Amino acid sequence: MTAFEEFGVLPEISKAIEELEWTLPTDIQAESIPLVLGGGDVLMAAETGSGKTAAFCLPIIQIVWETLKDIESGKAKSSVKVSPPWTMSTHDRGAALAVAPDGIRVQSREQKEWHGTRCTRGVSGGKWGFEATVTDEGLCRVGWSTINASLDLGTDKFGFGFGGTGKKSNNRQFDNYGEAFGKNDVITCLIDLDLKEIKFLKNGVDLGVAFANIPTNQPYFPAVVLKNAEMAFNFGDKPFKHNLPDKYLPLVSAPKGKVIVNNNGNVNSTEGVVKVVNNAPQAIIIEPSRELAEQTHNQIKLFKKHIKNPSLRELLVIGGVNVKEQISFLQSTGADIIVGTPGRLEDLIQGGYLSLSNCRFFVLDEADGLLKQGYTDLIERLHKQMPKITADGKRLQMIVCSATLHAFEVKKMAEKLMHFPTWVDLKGEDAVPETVHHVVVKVDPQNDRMWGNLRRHIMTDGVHQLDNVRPGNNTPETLSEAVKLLKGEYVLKAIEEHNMDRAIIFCRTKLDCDNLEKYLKQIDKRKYSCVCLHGDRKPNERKANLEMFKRNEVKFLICTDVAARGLDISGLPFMINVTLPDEKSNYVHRIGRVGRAERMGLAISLVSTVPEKVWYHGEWCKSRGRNCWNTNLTDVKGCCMWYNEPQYLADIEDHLNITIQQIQPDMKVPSDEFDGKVVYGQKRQQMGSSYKNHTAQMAPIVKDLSELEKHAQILYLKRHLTKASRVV
Ligand SMILES: Nc1ncnc2c1ncn2[C@@H]1O[C@H](COP(=O)(O)OP(=O)(O)OP(=O)(O)O)[C@@H](O)[C@H]1O
Repeated sequence: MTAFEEFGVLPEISKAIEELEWTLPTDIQAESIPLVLGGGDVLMAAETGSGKTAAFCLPIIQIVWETLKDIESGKAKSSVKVSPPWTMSTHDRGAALAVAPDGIRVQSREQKEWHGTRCTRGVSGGKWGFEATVTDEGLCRVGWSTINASLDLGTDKFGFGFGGTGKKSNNRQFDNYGEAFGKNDVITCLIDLDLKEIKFLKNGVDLGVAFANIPTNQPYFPAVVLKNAEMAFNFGDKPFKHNLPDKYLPLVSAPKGKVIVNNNGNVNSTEGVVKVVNNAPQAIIIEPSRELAEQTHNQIKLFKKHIKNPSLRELLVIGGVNVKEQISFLQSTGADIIVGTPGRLEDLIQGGYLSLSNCRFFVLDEADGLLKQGYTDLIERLHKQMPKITADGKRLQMIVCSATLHAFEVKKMAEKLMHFPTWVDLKGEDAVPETVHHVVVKVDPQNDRMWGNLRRHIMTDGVHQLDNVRPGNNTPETLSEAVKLLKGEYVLKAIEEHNMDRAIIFCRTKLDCDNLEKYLKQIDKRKYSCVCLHGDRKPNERKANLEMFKRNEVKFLICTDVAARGLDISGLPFMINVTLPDEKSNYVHRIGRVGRAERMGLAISLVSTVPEKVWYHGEWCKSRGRNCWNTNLTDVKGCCMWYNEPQYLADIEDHLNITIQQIQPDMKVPSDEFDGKVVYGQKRQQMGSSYKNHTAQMAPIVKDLSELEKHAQILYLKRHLTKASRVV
C-alpha cells in the first residue's frame, strides 16, 4: 500500500502519483485529502510550492470517478429511501440552509430571508423533548411543526415556534413569550400530545405553556428557521444540558409505533436518480490566470492517467481560446471536471452551454487573488446556481486555497458561502518557505553614480521624457530616472554574480517587461535569451513563451504579476523582483516561484531608496495605457504616481514579521548566511554536509554552558561545605 493509499486515495490514482515519484503526501495533502474525501468544506492555507493543487485535485478526481461508477452500475440513486436517524433533514429544508454532515448542526448565512428545516423523524403521541443550542449570533426560531407546515416556522397554522426576540408564533401571530435568547442559550422544546400543549425552557427555566389546544391529528416534527444564524440539536443521543421536566422523554426513546419518518423532499424518487449530463460537470475549479488553469488541467490529466471504466472527462475553459471549440467539446464529449478562468466560465454558463445543475465541488484556487481581482459577485452568482444538495443527496463542497489566505475578503466570503469549513492552516499568517532565500538590494542613485555615465542602458518607461533629468541635477525626477537606469544594470549584475541560467524576473508594468526584454536581447541574445509573459501578449504567444521557458529553451521569463501566483516551474533556482509589488501578498506569491517541492531558491528584490515616478493608468485613462503620455499625477486625473518602495518593503516586512536580509550591490549572498552553502534549484543538502559548520557554530555556546555549570557546582559545594562545618 502506498503512502497516498493510506490517506484513502484509490490505487488507480496512487499508481499515477507513484509514477511522478512522489513517495509521501506533503503536509497540506496529508491534512486536506481525508477532509475532502470525508465530505467537508476546506480552506487550505499553506506555503507556496507545498502541493496544494494535488491536495484538492486528488480527492475530487476520486469522488467524481466513484460517482460516475455508481451511475454506471445504477447505484447512484437518491439516498432518500434509507430510513434516517434523528437528524435534521437535508431534503426537507430551505435552499440556503446547510445541515452539517453530523446532521445535528444547521446553519444559514442568508442575511435577508429566513431558511428552515425539519427533523427526519416526528412523533404521533406522548410527551417528548429535545434541546436546541444557539451556536452563533443571528436570528432563530425553533419549535414543532407538522409535515404540512411551511419551513418558515410559525407563519402558518401548522407550525409553532419560539424566536430569539422573545416571541412565540403560530399562523403569523407573534406574541410576547418568555424572554429573548441568543448565542450559547439552550432552548428545550417540549410537546405534550396528550394534553395538546407546547412549551419551552430557556437554560433549564420553564417559560410556561406557549401553545395550548394544538391539533393532534397529525404527527409533529422538531423544526427550526434561521436568518444568518446557527443552531445545534440534541434529540437525546447525548445527555441533555438541562433535565427534561417529569414525564417528558427524549425523542430518541420514542417507540417505533409512535415514530413517523419525514419523507418531504424525498417523494419524487425519479428526481433522485443521478444522470451524466454532458454539459453539467461535477466539479468547477476556478483559477485566476489562464496559465494556472492550464497547469491545474494538466495535473488532472496526469493524476487520472490510470482511471478507466468509466473514463473521466476534464475540460479547460479559458479566455483567448476559440469558444466554439469549448462548446463543441461540451456538447460532444462532455466534461466531469472543468478548470477555468472566471470570465469564460460565466460566458458559457450565461450562454446556456454549461450547466451547474450537477456541480458538487466548487474550488477557488488562489482565492484571495480572485477576490482582489473583483470576482466576488461572479463567485456568488455561480454559487447561487449550484444545488446545495445533489440529486444523490451529496452536499455541495467548497474548497478554497492559497498561500495567502488570511485576507479579510476570504474570511467574509467563507462565512457567507461555506458551511462548517475546516481551516487547514499549516503556517498561520502568510509566510515564506524555508527553501526560499530572499534578500533585498538597495538601489541608491545618490550613492551609486554609475547611472551618470552608462555607455548603453535600458530604455526607460518615458515618464520623465518632459522633465529636465540629467546627472548633476539632483531633483526627484532625475533620481527617479536614475533608479530606472540602475535597475537595468543591477539585473545584469545579479545574473552575472549568480551565474543565473534560469530565472523568472518580475517587473511592475507590461512596458517595463518589454523594455527589459529588449535590453537583454540587445546586449546578448544568446547569453540573455528571454521571453515575456504579460497581459498584452496574445494567448498563443503567452502559452508558447511559458512552454519555452519550462523546456529550458530560454533562460529568462520576464513577467508582470499575471505570473505571480501558482506557476510551477520545476527546479527554478532564481527570481528577481525588479520592483516590489505594492500588494504585499504578491511578494509571497512571486518569491514562491522558487524554492518549490523542497528545492532551494534565491529571490533578489531591487528596492529603490528614493521615490520613483511610475505609470499608473486607472479607469480614467481611456486607452488604459496604450500610447498614453499623460505624466500628470493621479490626483489630477493623470496617469502617474510616485512609487514608494521603502514603504512597500516596510509593509512586507511588517506583514511577514521579519527583517529581510539586505545584500550589497555586488549581489554577493554570504555563503553561510542561511544554512550553509546551497545549490539553488537543487534539494537541500543533507544535514551531514553542514554538520562540521554546525559544530563550529555551537562550540562557543557549549563552552559558555560548561563554564556556567562549573561555576554553579563550585557555588553549591562551597555553601554546602560551609554549612556542614558550622554544624560540626
Ligand atoms: N507529495 C508530493 N511529493 C513530491 N512532489 C510534490 C508532491 N506534491 C506536489 N509536489 C510538487 O510540488 C510542486 C508544487 O506543487 P503545487 O504547484 O501544487 O504547489 P502550491 O502549493 O499550489 O503552490 P502555489 O501556492 O505557489 O500555487 C509541484 O511541482 C508538484 O509537482
